[in-house]
Amino acid sequence: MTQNKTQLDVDADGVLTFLQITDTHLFGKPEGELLGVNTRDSFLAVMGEVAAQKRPIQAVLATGDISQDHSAESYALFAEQMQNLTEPCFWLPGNHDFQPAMNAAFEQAGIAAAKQLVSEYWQVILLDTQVMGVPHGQLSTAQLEMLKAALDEYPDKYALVLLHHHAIPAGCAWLDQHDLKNADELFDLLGQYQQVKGLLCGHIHQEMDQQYDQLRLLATPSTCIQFKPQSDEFALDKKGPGWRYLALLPSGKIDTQVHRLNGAFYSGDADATGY
Ligand SMILES: Nc1ncnc2c1ncn2[C@@H]1O[C@@H]2COP(=O)(O)O[C@H]2[C@H]1O
Ligand SMILES: [Fe+2]
Repeated sequence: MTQNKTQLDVDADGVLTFLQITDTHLFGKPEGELLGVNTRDSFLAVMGEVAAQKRPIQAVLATGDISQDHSAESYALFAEQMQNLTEPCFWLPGNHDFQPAMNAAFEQAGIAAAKQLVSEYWQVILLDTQVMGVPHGQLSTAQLEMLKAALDEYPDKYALVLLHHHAIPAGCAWLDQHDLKNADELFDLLGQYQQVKGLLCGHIHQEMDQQYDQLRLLATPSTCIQFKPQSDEFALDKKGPGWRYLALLPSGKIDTQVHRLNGAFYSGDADATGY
């Protein structure tokens, strides 16, 4: 049993629908830019498009790297946008996040700290893979124990596990050095629980959708800069900022789509070599 658990209602068809927003890399100052992209502008443009889509959701899932500069103001900006929505937001930290400021800002904004979302047919578990000060990720013993306890608690509910870092290579050598270092421990644990249907992450600033044994491994583009897929050297992609909808069905199936803005406006410095 995790200390932070909340119930979520399904829709009339028994479906649990989420919006995933990730890797916003916000700054405290409105003019903050990451490799030539104003990350506040691109985030607000994504949220504007989400509002226009009027897609019914039960909650927002924010999967890390919300701030680029650790500032309280950057988290307050994110929280403000979440408060404009009627649905709750649940979140986990990325390697760039500063958890004391993140916790304080989200608590002040009334954004829940729950890391175990329980519904009629599914549960969603949010993990912390941050290793302070470095880009790669690691699941602590406590995080693995929390995961195991949540899966033991609801053997009859399907499960989707969320984390910031990718657990299998994305195909970019420069980026795959910053993956989840103990992915094997995670897969060993998940292999004991047939009810787990997938992993969902951010971090790689590109889309991933791969089957790995019984698990569907999903990653979602950033709301700001995009990384060029299958590139061993650091390179930006011209694709636009993105977000993902997920529908968790009573059958255990995951329906999901990535949406993107037109890449022309937020493609960043083509010759950037990193940050
Ligand atoms: N040129 C680079 N080579 C290796 N790592 C990089 C480079 N540029 C950025 N990074 C790191 O790789 C990380 C991947 O995405 P993040 O936004 O987590 O933060 C990034 C940086 O910490
Ligand atoms: Fe990251």
